[in-house]
Amino acid sequence: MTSVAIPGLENAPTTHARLLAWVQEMAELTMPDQVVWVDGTDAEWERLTTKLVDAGTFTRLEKKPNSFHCASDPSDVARVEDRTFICSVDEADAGPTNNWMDPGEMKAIMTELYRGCMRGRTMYVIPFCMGPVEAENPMFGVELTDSEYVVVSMRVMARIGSQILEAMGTDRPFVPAMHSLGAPLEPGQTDVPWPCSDTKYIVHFPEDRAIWSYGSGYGGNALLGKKCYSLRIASVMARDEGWLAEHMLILKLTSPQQKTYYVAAAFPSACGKTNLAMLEPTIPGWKVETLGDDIAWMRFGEDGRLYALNPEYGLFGVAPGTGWDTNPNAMRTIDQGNSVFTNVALTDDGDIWWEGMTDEPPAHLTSWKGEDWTPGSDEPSSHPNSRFCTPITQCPILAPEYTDPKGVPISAILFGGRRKTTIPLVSEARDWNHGVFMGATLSSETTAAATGAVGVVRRDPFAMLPFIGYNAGDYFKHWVETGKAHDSTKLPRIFYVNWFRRDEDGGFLWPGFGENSRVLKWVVERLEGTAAAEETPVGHVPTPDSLDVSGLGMTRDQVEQALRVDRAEWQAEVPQITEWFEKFGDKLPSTMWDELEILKSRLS
Ligand SMILES: Nc1nc2c(ncn2[C@@H]2O[C@H](COP(=O)(O)OP(=O)(O)OP(=O)(O)O)[C@@H](O)[C@H]2O)c(=O)[nH]1
Ligand SMILES: O=C([O-])CC(=O)C(=O)O
Ligand SMILES: [Mn+2]
Repeated sequence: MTSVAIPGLENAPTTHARLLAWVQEMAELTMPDQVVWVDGTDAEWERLTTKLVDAGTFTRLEKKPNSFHCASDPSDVARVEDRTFICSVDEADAGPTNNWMDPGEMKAIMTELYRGCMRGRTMYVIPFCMGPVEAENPMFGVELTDSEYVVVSMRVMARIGSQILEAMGTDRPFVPAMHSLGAPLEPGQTDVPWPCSDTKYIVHFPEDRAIWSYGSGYGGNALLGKKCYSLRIASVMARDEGWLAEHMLILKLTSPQQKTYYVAAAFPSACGKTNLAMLEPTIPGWKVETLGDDIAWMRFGEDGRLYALNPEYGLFGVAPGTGWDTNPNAMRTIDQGNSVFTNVALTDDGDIWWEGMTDEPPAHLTSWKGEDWTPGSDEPSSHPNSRFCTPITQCPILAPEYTDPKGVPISAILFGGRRKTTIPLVSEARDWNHGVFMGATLSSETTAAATGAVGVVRRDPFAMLPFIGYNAGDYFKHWVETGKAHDSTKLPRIFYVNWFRRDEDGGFLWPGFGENSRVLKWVVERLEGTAAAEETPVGHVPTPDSLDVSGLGMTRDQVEQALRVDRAEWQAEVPQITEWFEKFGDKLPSTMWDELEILKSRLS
């Protein structure tokens, strides 16, 4: 074998044989100018952010310490679901909701794309760990990337660097996560601020537990510890090992009686997880603390309860709509600095702004596209999927349990979506299987978090449609089996919420944000057996009197509209659910058909 002399390949700071062999193989394929082992230090952050400022990728903010504005290429602003693949050996294992290609065929295509793709650039080796490195089985990964933006963002979003590499020892298993922007530089060619490629592939090899990403620098496509590892690959591990990897926030709720409850909630992308996780209750005596805003790994403890852990280290949150009125704790988190803001607007005095941050927009801004912007401009100043990337440890209401590798015992799971009609503000499942049915039939309007049309209602099962790394029918079965295998009295209770129902004039029926604490209160009172509910065809819905709306200024009619279960609307859902379930053929657990029959008979 001929070995090419690429600086940085020699004298690697590890003797991990499998890692060394893989780095060498990928460096020889992609031909970077050098290989750099990421150590995760402040000095390295300083060096990389300075390089990004010099390259015109970052603008250092005057008004926030150690923070940066970044504008992506306008074509590279969101997850690309149509370019995301699950390359299982058997096509049936990818199922009807994923794109599939034969792994050998995909590797052949991507090997040609990767060949020489890092010319003129640096290959960074980022050792990372999802969840605490003190865990019994630390969940290691190593990302190779030619993007400084990715290195800097990964340092915020995951535990990375020398300590992780050290903990990997000489032979600990890790998920190899290969990433390239797909934009090699010829000698003398000047770089652009946001290199990327028109050809994009976000690929998962579930049997190999490996990730190959090409062509995009955007968060969910490029920060491979997040969606690719912690959801798509981890969901496969979870299926095989009897746990759950979910697109869920985790919060701690303390009642006025000082009782504590842990709640997990799955809402699709850009449907309110970050906001609920950091909620400031409007009702007296209640307290919320944050554990996670996007991903929950859940395993059963010896006591038979389901424990949830947030594998991430940062927040990659939707910027627009985040303001002092709606999410003050997110504002306090980013105000401490150490953050990267992508595709938001820049103020004239060196700060960032986006729609919804303040009531009054500044008189002049530089838009995310780098154009002059005034309140009279036709387009928003910030991309609807612009994001803040900020350390979770800066969150002023971070729960101390965040660092506990054991996780926290979950009492309630909420499913939710963005629906203008049909879905009531809150309902409670009759039992676990009914809750699984709620998850499996969850529907939501599409958002700007993924490329494609916005506002189209689609099924987004468990808010995991783009993230289930295997056959979704098998995934539903895994949820059903999970319920069967454990003591039903200790399982979390399941609820379905919708903050986004509209009135006839198109306005939100429910004020949302901090007022969602009223729904959390009802959930807790259901757990404690004190809140009344009406049994409806879709589950237990609060009686108007059992939901605390004191001081809200809503009329009784408005509250009833928010809670209403309309038979005609639900009858219209039935054929959609039937069509959805038929996609899965034999893979759909029969209990899901049973639940649909129950719904139908209760509706008639
Ligand atoms: N009307 C209304 N809007 C909300 C509410 N909660 C969140 N939003 C808005 O919904 C958008 C997305 O909210 P996030 O909390 O960032 O969504 P997320 O689920 O964390 O999204 P991802 O990071 O994409 O997974 C933001 O613009 C919020 O302002 C609510 O209760 N009511
Ligand atoms: O993946 C991303 O880039 C952001 C995110 O949380 C989502 O889309 O659900
Ligand atoms: Mn998400």
